[in-house]
Amino acid sequence: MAYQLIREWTGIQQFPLATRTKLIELLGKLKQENVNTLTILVMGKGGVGKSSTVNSILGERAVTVNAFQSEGPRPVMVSRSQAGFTLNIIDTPGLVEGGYVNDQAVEIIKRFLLDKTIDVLLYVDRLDVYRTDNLDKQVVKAITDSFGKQIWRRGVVVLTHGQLSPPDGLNYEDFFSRRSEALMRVVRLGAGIRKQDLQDFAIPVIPVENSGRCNKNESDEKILPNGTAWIPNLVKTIIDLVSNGSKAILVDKKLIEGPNPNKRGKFLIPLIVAFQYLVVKQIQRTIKDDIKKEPKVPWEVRSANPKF
Ligand SMILES: Nc1nc2c(ncn2[C@@H]2O[C@H](COP(=O)(O)OP(=O)(O)OP(=O)(O)O)[C@@H](O)[C@H]2O)c(=O)[nH]1
Repeated sequence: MAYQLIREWTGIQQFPLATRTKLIELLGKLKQENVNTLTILVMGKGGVGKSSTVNSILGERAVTVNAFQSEGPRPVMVSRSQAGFTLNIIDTPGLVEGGYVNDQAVEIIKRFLLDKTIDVLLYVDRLDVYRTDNLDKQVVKAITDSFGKQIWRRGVVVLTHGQLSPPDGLNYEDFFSRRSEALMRVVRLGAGIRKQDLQDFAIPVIPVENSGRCNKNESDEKILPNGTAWIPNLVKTIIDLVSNGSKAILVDKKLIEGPNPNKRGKFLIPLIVAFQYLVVKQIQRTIKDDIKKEPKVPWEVRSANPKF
């Protein structure tokens, strides 16, 4: 693994006092629970605002932002420390190329993550998109196949361009819930989350606005149309997830080279089916034998012999 330079988190000083105070308080909560490092993996399609979100969280231009989808970049891990706490954020290239999931990009990301522990996954998409399609499902599936379904217990769906004005006279909250419900349906399908597991996989959906023109409140904090100061809101959501009792994901060799983590044990299925078949056959045989051994009642003897 390449040596990662951990720099002092100076970007935190760029936030207005209100935001900074909330962030320091939230990080303090983690330190109280003896958590001194947080590693956040940022994934999604190309051009949705992954790098911009990384920069917004850090309060500095740590990674490059491209107006057009960048070609073939590598994952980057940015590490910042603040009062003994280390924040690692891993920005990754977009997972889609030419309308398909780019398997090569997925492989590069997996190799990059080898021996790292992922505390939280930020799955980034845009709020101002009105449709979901099969490709969204395929992207979620690629992430799930790579790191296992459990990564979604540590997942946040982040929707950029959060400052949009909804069309058709819809109010902001209604528009937001429609978009997030549509996207969550696709995420559940791609991640293979069943109805009965919904409680374990309560994935939060958080709007963000990375634009420099983001509105601000009287404390100079960046806010969304509903008045939420989104940076502390996102960080709080991340920290709540870390404390939800689920496990962080260690990306070891077995995970990235072994069978699809969601299909482990599936090779047993034919054996189980064969076993069930034999058991059923044996039961049927025993029943038939029992019937044969059973003494016949007179009406059965009569119908078997027409003379009676
Ligand atoms: N208005 C607005 N623009 C955004 C927002 N987030 C990102 N952008 C713009 O969207 C474009 C793409 O942003 P990036 O952060 O490079 O997106 P990415 O997902 O990292 O892109 P790739 O690295 O190519 O996969 C840039 O022009 C950003 O300025 C947002 O919340 N609001």
